[in-house]
Amino acid sequence: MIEVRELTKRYGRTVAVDRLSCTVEPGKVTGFLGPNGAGKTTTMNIALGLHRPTSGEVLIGGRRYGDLRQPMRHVGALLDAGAVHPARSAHHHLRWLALSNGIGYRRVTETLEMVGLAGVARKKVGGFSLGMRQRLGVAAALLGDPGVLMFDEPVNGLDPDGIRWIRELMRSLAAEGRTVLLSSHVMSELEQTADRLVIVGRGRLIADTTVRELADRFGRLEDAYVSLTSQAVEYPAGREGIA
Ligand SMILES: Nc1ncnc2c1ncn2[C@@H]1O[C@H](COP(=O)(O)OP(=O)(O)OP(=O)(O)O)[C@@H](O)[C@H]1O
Repeated sequence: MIEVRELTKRYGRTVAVDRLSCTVEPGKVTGFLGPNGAGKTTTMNIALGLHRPTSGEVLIGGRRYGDLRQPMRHVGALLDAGAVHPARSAHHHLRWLALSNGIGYRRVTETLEMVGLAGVARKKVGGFSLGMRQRLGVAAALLGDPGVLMFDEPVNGLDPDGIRWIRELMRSLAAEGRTVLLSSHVMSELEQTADRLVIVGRGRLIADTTVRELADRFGRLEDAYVSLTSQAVEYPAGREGIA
């Protein structure tokens, strides 16, 4: 479970996250949805101990990230799939991560097979396509067999096969009882995958609901999303000076 409690993050005068509270439950895919700049990445970065909150907290399985012993066994994340040394092989990258986190060698082979990279495991990551890098990022997230997974815009740049693969993976991870948080700024990416939706705008909670509830209330989900977030878009269409 992920618990976000009264979370606020300011960068200078920018309020990236504004007293956000929500609970992300196990056994479900929860979509974390909001326009650009809504505070999704910031919230995830704080959950993963990469940024410090101004106030409030995020708990993973009841503990702050900094208090987790062997964090990769509790939480895995795909944030920036490009952040891998290009001269390293996929296998080398994962083995290094495993070693530094007390994870056994067998799990490296296992995760490479799970994400379909076993055949290119010894090739340099520099030659990987975006889809292959995403798969490697997912393998790294799964390495510690964690109960909580966070994926920041995981389908960005993927082809239809890759998109289907990642959707099915999310669903199967949730079916195994894991907590799966999946961020996106596009409703259509989430409507087939997510059970619950946490919708944010300008750092604030706009809705904490289910896909079904939203569909019942608004009909088309995309309409629901546009209507709910219309006040929270940084650069609304038609504003002067913006094409
Ligand atoms: N390191 C930083 N320094 C200053 N401002 C930041 C920093 N990180 C984020 N921000 C600002 O905080 C706000 C929230 O950004 P964040 O990246 O969390 O939003 P997001 O919902 O993930 O958006 P996107 O969908 O575009 O990734 C934005 O206004 C952004 O410009």
